[in-house]
Amino acid sequence: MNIYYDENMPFAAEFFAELGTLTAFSGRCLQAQDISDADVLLVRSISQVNQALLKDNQRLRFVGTATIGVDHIDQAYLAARNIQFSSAPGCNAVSVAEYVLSALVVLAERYLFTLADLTVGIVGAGNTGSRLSEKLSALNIKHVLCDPILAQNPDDQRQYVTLEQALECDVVSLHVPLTRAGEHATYHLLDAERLAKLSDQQILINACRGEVIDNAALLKLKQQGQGVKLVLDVWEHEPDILMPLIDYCEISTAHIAGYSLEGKARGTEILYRALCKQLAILPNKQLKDFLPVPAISSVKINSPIDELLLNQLVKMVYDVRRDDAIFRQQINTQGFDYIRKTYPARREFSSLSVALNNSLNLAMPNQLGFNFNIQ
Ligand SMILES: NC(=O)c1ccc[n+]([C@@H]2O[C@H](COP(=O)([O-])OP(=O)(O)OC[C@H]3O[C@@H](n4cnc5c(N)ncnc54)[C@H](O)[C@@H]3O)[C@@H](O)[C@H]2O)c1
Ligand SMILES: O=C(O)[C@H](O)[C@H](O)COP(=O)(O)O
Repeated sequence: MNIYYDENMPFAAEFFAELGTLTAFSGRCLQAQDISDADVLLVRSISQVNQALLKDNQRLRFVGTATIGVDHIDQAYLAARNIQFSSAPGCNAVSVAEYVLSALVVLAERYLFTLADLTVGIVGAGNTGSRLSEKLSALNIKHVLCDPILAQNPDDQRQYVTLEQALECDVVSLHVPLTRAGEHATYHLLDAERLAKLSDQQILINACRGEVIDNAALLKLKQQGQGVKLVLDVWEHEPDILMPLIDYCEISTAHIAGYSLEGKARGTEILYRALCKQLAILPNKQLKDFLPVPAISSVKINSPIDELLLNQLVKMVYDVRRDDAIFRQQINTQGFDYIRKTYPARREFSSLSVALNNSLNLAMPNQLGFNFNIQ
């Protein structure tokens, strides 16, 4: 069985070598002739999987994307050809939530505000939005959810607000899929009219898909003095992004919000399990056997935990300023994809054991994700 996989898929060889002959490819320039003899194709979001890519292949049985987003996959075409498909729902949701939290911690320090005074509007309350909601709850940060699709689900007991209400919050964080049609289409959800209503007291974070914000409209408004503070991880037309927008960002990164090692590798593991299921074999490998020991695995806290201390912990595991600096330094010389391909290993909060002094700390903010324990 010939298995072709994106070279930017951690532990692909460890998971898949037993199942077939492996060939790695570079995702952005993948072409039909490269995969004409593939039985299994494993991609990431930078490969468009459609009729044009698969036209020379008559034997493909399985396509997997090690990502949450599926806007690069023509699922109707795969179904019409009876090719099995799997994505990796939720694989890097924790990573995205930790990116947003790190950005908020950095901005709180930069502008001297207290996170607990903020209200965050989470637009899209699926996996990434929900993980963010849990972490904000752990920090007592007020937040509201906007998700008109989940709001219609009688089994979902959460309270929802309208988009216009979410856009009035101190922080607006976008967590929707890119959809171009239908009642709840998200393409240019934040158009010129909605963007114009945001004020310099607000923070707008986009770590979902660039096309959810009309980037040209945003740039025009910024050039006219629009003050909203921007955190952009995703951009329209990646990798050829609207470069002048970078200078207007508080934090700008190269679509790496979901790039924790755990997040990327969970995507590989989910596809391994899906392929095993398709082949009717029992999976015998798991991610925890491959993840390296983190550089810092434990710390001890000797004072009561407060916001400042938690902010310190967040930055210790992931400080988004590093990614912002790399982006600004390398985007002109190396380009967008290079920054992503050479992304250094970044671990999730759960990689850090935090020992607390029992006599000082009664409540542990477990939902934040650190591995708290009492000593
Ligand atoms: N920057 C990154 O590295 C990164 C990482 C992971 C995911 N993403 C992107 O984020 C998106 C969301 O991820 P997720 O795991 O939360 O997906 P998900 O499918 O679990 O949740 C998305 C939620 O958005 C809701 N939604 C859809 N249209 C909406 C609208 N018009 N208004 C409000 N809510 C709407 C859906 O009902 C759903 O609950 C992915 O589709 C992907 O494109 C980006
Ligand atoms: O949809 C996702 O899961 C994320 O956007 C993911 O991090 C994209 O990474 P890529 O596939 O482009 O490497």
